[in-house]
Amino acid sequence: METMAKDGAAQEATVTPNKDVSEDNPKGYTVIYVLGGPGSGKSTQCAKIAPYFGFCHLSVGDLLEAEVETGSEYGKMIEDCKKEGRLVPSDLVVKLLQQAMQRSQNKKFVIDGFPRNKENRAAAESIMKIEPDFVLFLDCSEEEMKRRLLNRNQGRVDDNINTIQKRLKVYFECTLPVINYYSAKGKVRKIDAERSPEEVFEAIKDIFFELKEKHGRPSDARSLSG
Ligand SMILES: Nc1ncnc2c1ncn2[C@@H]1O[C@H](COP(=O)(O)OP(=O)(O)O)[C@@H](O)[C@H]1O
Ligand SMILES: O=c1ccn([C@@H]2O[C@H](COP(=O)(O)OP(=O)(O)O)[C@@H](O)[C@H]2O)c(=O)[nH]1
Repeated sequence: METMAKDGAAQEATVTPNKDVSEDNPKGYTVIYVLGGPGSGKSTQCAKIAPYFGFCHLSVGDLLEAEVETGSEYGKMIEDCKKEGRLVPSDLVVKLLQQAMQRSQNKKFVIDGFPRNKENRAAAESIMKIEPDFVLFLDCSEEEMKRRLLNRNQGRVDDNINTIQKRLKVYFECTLPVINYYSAKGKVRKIDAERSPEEVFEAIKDIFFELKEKHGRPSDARSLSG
């Protein structure tokens, strides 16, 4: 099991500057949601994005796993949801995310695998007051996602064909509408995720460089020029 919050040891040349604090965004957070079906490569790409751009990688799947390991009262319910490919109730997921964000020294978050349904999204907006800067959508075919999950070999209880089918159903029925919601707001950056991890990351880098320009400091020549 990887650690749940992976703070990027940012490289000087690529780190994205912090946002200024404002009324809409009192904590000055930068938030990127990374969405896509199970096995589309969310964790693989977030593990590359975080150190390269100086973001904290928060995986809701990992936060839930860590909650189980603490022996918490929610442990059995979380494990049952995972085995059956169902989603954990939003209030718990949001609580875990909020705690992880508060504990982080970082203000820039790449949130992996959340929000997965309308209820998650509404809770993020109303409880956490989070609006993502953009949503990175890793677009991958069903056949390829199944193939990857069946070869993942991490001993996960949910990487069997039965549970994979259920997770895919949740993805198509509940998560795709969330992606469409953000798409209508012009916030989705779609990436062809069916290429090699390196090629996918190259495409993602271009999108993050755009964000870096947007948040560039006034002394940054590129932001001054437009
Ligand atoms: N671009 C890719 N090409 C081939 N295999 C990949 C690619 N990205 C991820 N994988 C592999 O597919 C599996 C699922 O990737 P992962 O990042 O865990 O997906 P997710 O977090 O979206 O469920 C892993 O075994 C990973 O090594
Ligand atoms: O916002 C979330 C994210 C994850 N999960 C649960 O955690 C499991 C594993 O999620 P993860 O992101 O690790 O894996 P993926 O299905 O994307 O491969 C899911 O099937 C859900 O049961 C959830 O309920 N809400």
